[in-house]
Amino acid sequence: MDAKEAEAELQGQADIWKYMLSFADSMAVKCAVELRIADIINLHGGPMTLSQIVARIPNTDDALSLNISYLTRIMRLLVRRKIFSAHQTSEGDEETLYGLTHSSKWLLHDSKMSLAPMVLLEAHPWLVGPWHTLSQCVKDGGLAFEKANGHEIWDFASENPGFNKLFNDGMACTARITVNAILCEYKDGFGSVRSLVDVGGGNGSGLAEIVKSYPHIKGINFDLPHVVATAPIYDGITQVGGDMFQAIPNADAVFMKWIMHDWRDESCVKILKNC
Ligand SMILES: C[S@@+](CC[C@H](N)C(=O)[O-])C[C@H]1O[C@@H](n2cnc3c(N)ncnc32)[C@H](O)[C@@H]1O
Repeated sequence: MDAKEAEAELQGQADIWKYMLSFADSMAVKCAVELRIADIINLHGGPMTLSQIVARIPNTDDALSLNISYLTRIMRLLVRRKIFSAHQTSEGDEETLYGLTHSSKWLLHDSKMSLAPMVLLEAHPWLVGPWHTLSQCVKDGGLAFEKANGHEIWDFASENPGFNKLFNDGMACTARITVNAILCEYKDGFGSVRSLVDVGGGNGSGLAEIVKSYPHIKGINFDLPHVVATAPIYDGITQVGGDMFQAIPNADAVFMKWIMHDWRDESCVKILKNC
């Protein structure tokens, strides 16, 4: 084997190590969200030492009992991934100050533009479990979510309030981000629409952003009954529960985001016929 070939092979091995352990990145980000590390630093108003952070971790009876050395190792990984920054307190000082970066700002719980709920959703065993069934899906077909959790995803959500909330909160935070990006760039369409139905609109957070920018629009958020039953009240929006395969409320225009990818083409045609 020549040197070039040997180097390529070594790189191949390094890549497999990277992919084998890349789940650790998601789990470390999930840990930071659960411990509210970004919120703690943000509230403090600037970089903090780990002992200062630990003292402010919520729902902890005894901060001294927390395992700082464990958290140090998790923060080392997150700094490496540029989720947090690390600076020395002063020359020769051993203590590290941890600060926010452009990434950790997306992990703030108390921010309108946050991905924290989506991190908690995607890293939850209910959603990680289906990925473990990929090879089984290739062999037998079927739905990965059902294989892992025993029920098809929307039935599971209707029977499990914890999953319903986790899922709807995750969707709501991303809908807010995406719809705001659409509103920044798409200037012509909404002005002439008097009523708009968001089909499979989740809890209505995306439509709420549209109606806030175009208050003349009468918004109808349409989703399954168990979703709208727990949806917040938004100004200018009527929450309607139903099944888009049966009927969709009338409106001047239909908005659909993150819907079609969940069904086969034949099912999507049925939805479109109801629009
Ligand atoms: C991937 S989520 C997208 C949510 C939202 N549009 C967004 O982008 O954040 C799919 C949505 O479709 C809804 N849904 C699933 N089956 C439905 C049906 N038969 N009728 C109406 N809504 C449905 C789910 O409850 C869920 O809120």
